[in-house]
Amino acid sequence: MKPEICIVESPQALARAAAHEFANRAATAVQQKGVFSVALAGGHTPKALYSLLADDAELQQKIPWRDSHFFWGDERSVPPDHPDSNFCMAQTALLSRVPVPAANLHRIKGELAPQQAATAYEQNLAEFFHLQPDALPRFDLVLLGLGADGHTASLFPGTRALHEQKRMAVANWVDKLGTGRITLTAPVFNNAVCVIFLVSGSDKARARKAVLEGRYDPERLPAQLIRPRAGELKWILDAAAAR
Ligand SMILES: O=C(O)[C@H](O)[C@@H](O)[C@H](O)[C@H](O)COP(=O)(O)O
Repeated sequence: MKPEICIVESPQALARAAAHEFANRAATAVQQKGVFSVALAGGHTPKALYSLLADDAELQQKIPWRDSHFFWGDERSVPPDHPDSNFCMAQTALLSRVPVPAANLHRIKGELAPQQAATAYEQNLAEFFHLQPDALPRFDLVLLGLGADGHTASLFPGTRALHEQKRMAVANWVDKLGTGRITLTAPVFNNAVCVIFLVSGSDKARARKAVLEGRYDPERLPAQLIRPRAGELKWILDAAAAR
């Protein structure tokens, strides 16, 4: 399925467009099945969305917080109160400012050894989604950012996690950063109802163009792995990233 590309003028307009998508999908999922599940991304661009959701009273009214369950697409190998933590970022920007029950926050336990954190997260996913062995969770919404090197979540170029086809979450050593990460795998992202990339800034224009228009080379451009089998794929870009 070809991705839907939405180009807006500015990072602020990107956050607003993403916030409306988020609110509509959350409300629809809860109306249809009583629950909404979302995997959050780290990074500045997703953070602008979270801050807007926390600041905009009208949007907040639309979102059924009590029936919304928050997961993360990836996490750094740090405790939840560490400034590098994706959980900490979302908690500070949004989740501590809206009436979402603590039990609905399914963080990756970055304080554990990466492999342990990945296994614990898989257990959480299996419980929440009532998964049979070898089944995959189907998120209502996955938010993803794009790195200037073509990475997404913690699926970095040339790393082992790119080839994972069975596990839901894995530890992933990232040589270029000299650090371990924990990440959901491509099969999980590709099992989602809807995946939305949020990409802003001129520093992302090259990677965006290579991922969307270049030769298929996921080892070098991991974001190309993300093609939902039975779901929507949407890219929301600001003008700078779309250039
Ligand atoms: O853990 C992370 O860092 C994110 O999951 C990562 O994949 C991020 O989404 C991109 O690097 C884009 O980040 P920016 O929007 O800050 O450029």
